[in-house]
Amino acid sequence: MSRARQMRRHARTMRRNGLQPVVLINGDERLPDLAIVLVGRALWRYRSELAPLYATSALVVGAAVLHFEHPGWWPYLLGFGTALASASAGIGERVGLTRRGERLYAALVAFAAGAWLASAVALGPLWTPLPQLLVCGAFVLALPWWAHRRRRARVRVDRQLAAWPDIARTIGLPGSAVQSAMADVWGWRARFALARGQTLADVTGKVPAIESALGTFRGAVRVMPTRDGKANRFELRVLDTDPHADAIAWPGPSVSSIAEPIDLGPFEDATAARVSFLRRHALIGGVAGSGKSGGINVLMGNLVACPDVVVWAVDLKRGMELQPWASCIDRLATTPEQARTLLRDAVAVLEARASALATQGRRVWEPSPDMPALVIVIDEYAELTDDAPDAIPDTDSIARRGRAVAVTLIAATQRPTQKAMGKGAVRSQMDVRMSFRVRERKDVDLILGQGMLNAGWHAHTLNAPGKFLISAPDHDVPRRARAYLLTDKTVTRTADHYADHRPELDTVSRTAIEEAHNGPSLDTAPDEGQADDSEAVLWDLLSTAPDEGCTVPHLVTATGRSRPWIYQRLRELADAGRVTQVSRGHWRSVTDDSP
Ligand SMILES: Nc1ncnc2c1ncn2[C@@H]1O[C@H](COP(=O)(O)OP(=O)(O)OP(=O)(O)O)[C@@H](O)[C@H]1O
Repeated sequence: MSRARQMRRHARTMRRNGLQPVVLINGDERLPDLAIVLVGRALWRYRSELAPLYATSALVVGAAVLHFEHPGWWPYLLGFGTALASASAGIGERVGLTRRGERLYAALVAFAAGAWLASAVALGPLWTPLPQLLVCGAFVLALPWWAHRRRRARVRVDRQLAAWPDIARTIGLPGSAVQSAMADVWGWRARFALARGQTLADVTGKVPAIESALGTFRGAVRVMPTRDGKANRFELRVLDTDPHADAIAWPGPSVSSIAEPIDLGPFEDATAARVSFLRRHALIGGVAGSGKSGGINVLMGNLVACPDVVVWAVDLKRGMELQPWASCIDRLATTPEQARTLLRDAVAVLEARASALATQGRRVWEPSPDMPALVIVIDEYAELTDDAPDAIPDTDSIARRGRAVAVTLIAATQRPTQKAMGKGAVRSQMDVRMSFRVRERKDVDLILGQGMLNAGWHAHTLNAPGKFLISAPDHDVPRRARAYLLTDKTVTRTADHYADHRPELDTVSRTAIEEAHNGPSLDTAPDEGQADDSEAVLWDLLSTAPDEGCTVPHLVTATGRSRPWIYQRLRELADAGRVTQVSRGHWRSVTDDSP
C-alpha cells in the first residue's frame, strides 16, 4: 500500500473516531510534491470561486498567443464575442440561464471578454490601459458571480455529494452512489442508486445518521422512493433552511389555465402544495389573523392569470379584501343587494350552460378563453348568510350543480358552522378544504370534515399566520404548508398587469344574465341594438378624449358595459389602428373620424 493511501486511511480512521486529521510531513516525503498536491487540490476544490481568475488568465494567454500568431483575427473575435452576447441574452434559457438577470450578466461578460480579447490581439495584451482594464473589469464582473445564490448552492451540493462515498461507508450504506442532483431555493435533492441488497427501508432507518453526517439541522433530510418505483433507488431531499421559518414571497402565478393545479405555497419539505380548482368548490377556514385573506390573494393572483377564468366576487366587508383586485374581477358585489343579484345571475348562467351542453350532447363545460369557467369568490361567507339569507338557496344550487358547467365557489369564513353556512348543502359540497389555524380542536372537523381531528389533522397546532392544512382529492394526508405572501404592492402590480387580458363571459352566459334581468328575448341577437349604442358612445368618448386619453373606469361608467367588453373593443380598435393607449389605462382615438 502506498504511503499516500496509508495516510488517507489513517485520516479516515481518525475522522471515524471523531478526531481531526492533520497532515503529517516526515523526512521521507518531499515537501514540494506535497505542496503541489495540496495547492492542486485547493485549485480544483475552489474552482467555482476561482472561475473569474481562470477565465482572466485564459484571456491573457489567448491574447498573447494570438497577438504574435494571428494579430489580424481581432475582427472575428469581436464578432464572435458580440454574437455570443446576443445568443446569451436571446436564447440563454436553453442552456439553463432561466432568469433575465443571469442572461444579461452572461451577455455582458461575453461582450466584455470579446471586446478585450479583440483589442489585446490587435494591440498586444500589455498595451496601456488594457492590463488595468482587465484587472478592474474582471474584479467588477466577478462580484455578481461570487454573490450568486444559485451558484453558491450548487457548489455546496457538489461538495456534499463528493463526500457521499465516505458518508455512505460511515453510516453503513457502502456502495450507494449519487446518480443526479439538483439545487433549489430551499436546499437540494439527489437521486441515489443502492448497492445490491440495500433497500429504501435501510436508508429511512439511517436518516438521523445522514443528517448528522451532512451537518444539517434535525428534520432537514427526507428519503423518498424514486418516481420509477425501482427498489434499488431512492431520492434524498436535504433542506438548508426551514421553508416555513419566514414569510414566503409569492413567486408569481404558477398557472396559465384553470385546468392546471395552483401552487399555494410550500409544504414543510419544500415541495409545492399544488391543488386543482377545476370543477371543485373550495372552503377556506381559520381564526381571524390566521391568513385566510392571504390565501385568497394567492388564489386570486393565479386565477387572474388564467385567460379561461372569469372571476366574480362577493365581499360584504365593503370590498376591503377584494377591492384591490377589482380591475380583474368581472363583477364585485359589496352590498347584500349586489350579492343577491350576482348569485341569482350565477344560477342563471349555470342553468343556461347546462341546457347548452344538453343540446350539444356534451357532459361537461371545458373552459377556454371563449368559454371561460366562472369562479365566484366569497370572502367571509357568514356575512352573506347574515345579510342576504335569501341568497343562500342560490349558493346551494351552485354548490350542487355548478361543477359540470364550470361554475364554482370559493368561500372563506372563520368558523363554517351550519348556521354560518346557512344550513344548506354548501359545506358538504366543498371538495377542497383549506384550514388555517383554528382556536378549538373541534373546529378542525368543522372546516376539514367529520373525523379529521382524530385522523391527525391538527389545524389547532399551526403556529404562524399563513400555515395551513389542505384536504382535497389529491391531498389526503395531513401535511403543513405555508401560503405565499403577497404584499399590497404585489397585488396592485399583478392586478394592473392582468387587467387588460381578462376574458369576457361567453355568449350563452351573457344572454342568460340579460334574460334574467329583462325577461326572455324574442330577438335571436338580443344585445345587438344595445351593443351598437354602446359602441357609438365608446367611439364618441374616444374621439373627443383629451390628449391624455380616457380612463377605462370612465368608459365602463359611460357605456354601462363590463370592463372585459370595453377591453375587447379597445383591443379590436387598436388592432385596426384606430385607437391608441396613451399611457397605462388611458385611451383615445388615433383619428377623429366617426366609425
Ligand atoms: N402566508 C403568510 N405568511 C406570513 N404572514 C402572513 C401570511 N398570511 C398572513 N400573514 C400575516 O398575518 C396577518 C393576518 O393575515 P390575514 O389578514 O390574511 O388573516 P385573516 O385570517 O384573513 O384575518 P381576518 O379574518 O381578520 O381577515 C397579515 O397581516 C400578515 O402579516
